[in-house]
Formats: sequence, structure tokens, C-alpha cells
Amino acid sequence: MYQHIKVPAEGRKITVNPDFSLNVPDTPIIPYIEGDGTGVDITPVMLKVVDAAVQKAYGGQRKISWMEIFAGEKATRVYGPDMWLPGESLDVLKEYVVSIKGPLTTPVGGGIRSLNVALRQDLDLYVCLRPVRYFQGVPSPLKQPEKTDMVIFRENSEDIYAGIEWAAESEGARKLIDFLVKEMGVKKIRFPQTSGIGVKPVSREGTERLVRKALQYAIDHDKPSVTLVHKGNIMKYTEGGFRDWGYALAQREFGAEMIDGGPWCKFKNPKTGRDIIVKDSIADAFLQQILLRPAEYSVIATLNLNGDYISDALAAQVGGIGIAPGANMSDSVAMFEATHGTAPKYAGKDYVNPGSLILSAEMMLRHMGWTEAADLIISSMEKAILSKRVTYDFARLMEGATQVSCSGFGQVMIENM
Ligand SMILES: NC(=O)C1=CN([C@@H]2O[C@H](COP(=O)(O)OP(=O)(O)OC[C@H]3O[C@@H](n4cnc5c(N)ncnc54)[C@H](OP(=O)(O)O)[C@@H]3O)[C@@H](O)[C@H]2O)C=CC1
Ligand SMILES: O=C(O)CCC(=O)C(=O)O
Ligand SMILES: [Mg+2]
Repeated sequence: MYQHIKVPAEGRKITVNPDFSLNVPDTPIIPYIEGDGTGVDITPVMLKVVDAAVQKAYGGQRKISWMEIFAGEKATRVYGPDMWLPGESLDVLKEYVVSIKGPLTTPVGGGIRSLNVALRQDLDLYVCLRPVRYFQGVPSPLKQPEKTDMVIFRENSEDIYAGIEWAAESEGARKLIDFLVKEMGVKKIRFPQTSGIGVKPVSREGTERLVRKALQYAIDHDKPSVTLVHKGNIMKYTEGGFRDWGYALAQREFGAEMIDGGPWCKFKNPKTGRDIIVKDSIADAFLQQILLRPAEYSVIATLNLNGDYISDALAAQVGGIGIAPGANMSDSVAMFEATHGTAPKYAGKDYVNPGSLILSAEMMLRHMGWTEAADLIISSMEKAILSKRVTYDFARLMEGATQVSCSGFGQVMIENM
């Protein structure tokens, strides 16, 4: 029994087999978090579009039993002040295995730490999977946006997102700087009295489990390359470690062999016989390459902070974060969420693009094996965009578009199913 979560009377849990495959009943209970800011706008639209796609695909044979759970500002209204992430929400996310969430606010500087990051860390959702593809007709700053077709594997559990940091002039910062200077012989902290200080943990295990997933994805989806993106020239033992451990794993576990003395290497896809190249790129150069030569990149494996930047940059190339989907995954639990944030200036205005959360739900349906419903979402999104009845973000860049509201776009999608 939960304090504030109402388990739907109809519906059953999705369960996980020892090999991590899912048992999905015809009436799965799926927990969702509405989200802060524009969460009130996009989440109900996503639920409606998904229900319509499932109804259309399975004619009533299958139906999702949605179960609202709480995090963020809504949780503080339901559970009381300072209850940003109730324990029972975490329990449900673990127990029900597949979930979806709207965006949650994180204040800059002081205040609570990111609930989004906390969810990923508490559930050890170590892969942040963000596919970036082009939909015909979407306005883009690129001449050939269709050449951008990448899948980002962002490490989601380590790096400076671990939140190990102390404010300038605090007791913690003073102690750590003293330790670094006196015990470790560090001489390079330029202004020790007034430095805030953070720690960036990056491990071999953390890197390997992420890169393994990226390589396996390339095999399963017949992709030509996996690029390790890092800033290992500067951060040698964290970002450089990520690169080295990534290459070593490709050689050890996937049989990759060096090309011309390395470090690039390649192996044959055991399913198709085609070569998969494993290469690396330094993050700053990578950010210009994806604009100038996007066709050369396919699967991207990168660290947490790089992945955050790269996600939004790549999203912009194919129409913006209004339609950029994502998933946070461990081996057994998957929580789907939009790439964008709460866009507070638009909150409650029925204005923003619900596409990002809807496409995250599409990933969720595919993860559940409900491919017919997922395909319907993709095709209705394509038709909606081609009909030029789109939200403000596309309408302002498209010639001859009719601007529709957030819920209006959901309706256009449903009409196109
Ligand atoms: N996973 C999560 O829950 C995330 C949460 N956040 C949090 O969200 C809050 C706001 O962050 P902020 O940096 O402003 O980033 P946001 O992603 O919320 O918004 C930045 C801009 O992106 C565009 N945008 C965002 N959402 C949509 C949408 N659905 N449709 C169309 N355009 C959209 C808008 O551009 P324009 O102004 O051009 O219209 C908006 O001003 C912060 O507290 C942040 O921490 C941020 C990212 C992820
Ligand atoms: O947690 C946050 O507030 C921001 C997260 C974010 O930007 C992301 O996951 O892409
Ligand atoms: Mg981000």
C-alpha cells in the first residue's frame, strides 16, 4: 500500500526475466511523472496520443493502465514541503520496471540538487540513450539535415554529475584544498582561498558497461561505427581513461583489431558480416564535425557532461529539443523522458511541442515490444509535420505553416493515425 500512489485496479506489472527480457502483459501498469513547468502541458498530450496509438494498433486487445507517481514540485504539493522525491516513487519505478517522466526543475547555484540526476543515480540507470534522426519537413539550420542520424549513449551515473562539490570558502572546500595542497603537493589551484571545488569520478567499470551497450547496439542495429567522444587530451585519467578503456573493451570483448597501428579499430558485425569501426573524437572538434560532416558519425559513446551538451547540439540540427526523445536505462529498469527541460516561461500555456515526450513514449513502446503502436506514432508524427500543422517552434521557421497548440498537435497526430 502506498501513501499517495493509487495502483490502478485493472492492469498488471511488467516483469523482467533473468536474461533481462521483459514479460509485458496486455494491460501493463506504467508509472508516469507529470513533471514541472511545461510537464502539465506535454504529459497529458503524450498519454492521449499513446492511448490512441495503442487503441488503433490493437483494437482494444491491449491497453496501458497509467499510474501517476510524484516527483518535483507536484510531490511537494502532494506529500508536503521538501518531499521532492518520495521514497515510494522510487520504489514504484524499480518495481514496475518501465516508466516515463516529464521534465523536472533544478535551480542554478544553490537549492536542491537535480532530481533528474538523483533518479538516474538511485536507480543506477547508467545509459542515457538519445537517438537523433531527421523527420522530413522539419525546419533545420542545416542544408542536408537528413545526414544527421546518430544515437547517443551518454554515461549517466558518474562524471561531475555525481555532485561531489563544495562551495567557495566553505569548510568542505577549505579542507579539500588544504589536503590537495599539503598532502598531495598540488600547486596549481590559482586562487585557493576563493575556489569552489568539484570532483570528477570516471571509472573503468562505468565506462565499460556503457561502451559495451553502445557496441552491442551497433551490432543489433547494423551501424557502421561507434565513436568515443572525450576530452582526454586535457583530463587524462578521466576522459582519457574513458577513451582507453573503451578501445580496450572493443578489442577484448568484441575482437576489434587496430587499423594501421591504432587507436582506431574495427570488428566484423557477427550478425551481418559488415565492419564496425571504433574510433574516437575529442569533444570540441567533434562539435564542429557533427555540423560539417554529420554523415561520418553513427553511434556515439560519451561521458555524462559531454553527452548533455552533445544531445542538445545534435537535437538542434534536426529541429530542436522540442522533438528530441530519450531513455534512461539499467539492465532491467527503463525510465523514458524528454531531452528538454521544463521551459518555465511557457508552463501551463498549452504552447510547447509535445513531440519530445511523445517520441520518448514511442521508444518506450518499442522497448516493450509494442512495435505496431510505436510505428503508428512515428508515421503520424511524420504526417503531422508534413501537413505543416505544427507548434510554435517549427511554425516560426517553416514557410506556410499553421501554428497549433501543444494539445492541438497531439490532436493532429491522432487524426493522422
Ligand atoms: N530531464 C529534465 O528533466 C531536464 C530538466 N531541465 C531543467 O529545466 C529547467 C529549464 O531549463 P532550460 O535550460 O531553460 O532548458 P529547457 O530545455 O527547459 O528550455 C530551453 C529552451 O528550449 C526550447 N524548448 C524546451 N522545451 C521545448 C518544447 N517542448 N518545445 C519546443 N521548444 C522547447 C525553448 O526554446 P525557445 O525559447 O527558443 O522557445 C526553451 O526556452 C531547469 O531547471 C533545468 O535544470 C533541463 C533539461 C532536462
Ligand atoms: O537535471 C537537470 O535539471 C538537467 C538535466 C539535463 O540537462 C539532461 O538530462 O539533459
Ligand atoms: Mg540536458
